[in-house]
Amino acid sequence: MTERQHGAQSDDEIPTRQPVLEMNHVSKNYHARGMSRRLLDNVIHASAKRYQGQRLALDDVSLSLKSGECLAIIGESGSGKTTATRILLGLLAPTAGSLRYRGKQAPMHSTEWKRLRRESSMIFQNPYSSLDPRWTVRQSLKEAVSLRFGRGLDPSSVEARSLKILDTVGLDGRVVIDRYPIDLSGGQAQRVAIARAIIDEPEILLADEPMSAVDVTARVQILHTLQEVRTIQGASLSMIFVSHDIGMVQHIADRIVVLRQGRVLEQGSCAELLNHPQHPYTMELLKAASL
Ligand SMILES: Nc1ncnc2c1ncn2[C@@H]1O[C@H](COP(=O)(O)OP(=O)(O)OP(=O)(O)O)[C@@H](O)[C@H]1O
Repeated sequence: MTERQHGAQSDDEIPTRQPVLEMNHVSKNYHARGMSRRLLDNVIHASAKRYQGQRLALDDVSLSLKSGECLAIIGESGSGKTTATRILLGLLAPTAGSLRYRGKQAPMHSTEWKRLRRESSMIFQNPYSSLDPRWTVRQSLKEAVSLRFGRGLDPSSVEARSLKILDTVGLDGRVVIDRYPIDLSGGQAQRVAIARAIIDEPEILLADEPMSAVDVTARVQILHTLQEVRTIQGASLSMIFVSHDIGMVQHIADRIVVLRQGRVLEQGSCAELLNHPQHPYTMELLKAASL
């Protein structure tokens, strides 16, 4: 596990990078709507994590994504990974705490928040739910290009861009470009979803359990695809990789944050966490690792 993984960067390099996205003392209670401020404060500051039977999905979480790095967020089901990532990309408002993008506060609907929304893309667990079943691969990619660069682009340059991006994710464009999602294997569909997510050159790419809905062979292909995307885009792309599997993330992450029951148990460079885990829960995750 000490061997450096393809795609990951050196421990010396990452600490000097600027944070591009930060979450400071964030808590999230899904049932907070309608509570009085006093009751809400009781929830946020309670040492016990339950209030009237409700659990805080996130409890005072602080973490940052540095420019050009891949940050993995790992934890078991229900640990708060999806909640954390939805808040990080501005899709969900925190109950308490704040989000900063490129050094500026980014509350929902602010200028910085709009910039974050524009400059970030997501890949989800199930590629078939992120691709419109009525559209061919060509239409899906064209739509993504149009959203970013407007509809006035020359069709031949959209086509050339689509074929190039399909090549980047390891697909032969001439074979798949006229197919509908139903005509693609799970691994191919996920690679098309990755192509769609990166074709508009996002600054931040969030991959939420991108391998969990595909078979083992396709998992390896998707991992290689994401490593390749990182290599090609270099420091211009910062990535958040969500997984319950520390074995998988070691092949792509520079740093790892371990979440459990809505709290950060430990975080550090990939090498530190894999070789010197401090928390018994991280040790358990390592024992259960798949790769
Ligand atoms: N919309 C919601 N309303 C109420 N509770 C929610 C909602 N979404 C998540 N939760 C709760 O918040 C906690 C954290 O959920 P979250 O989905 O963030 O965890 P996760 O680590 O992503 O889990 P999984 O790996 O299963 O997707 C869980 O207890 C979950 O039941």
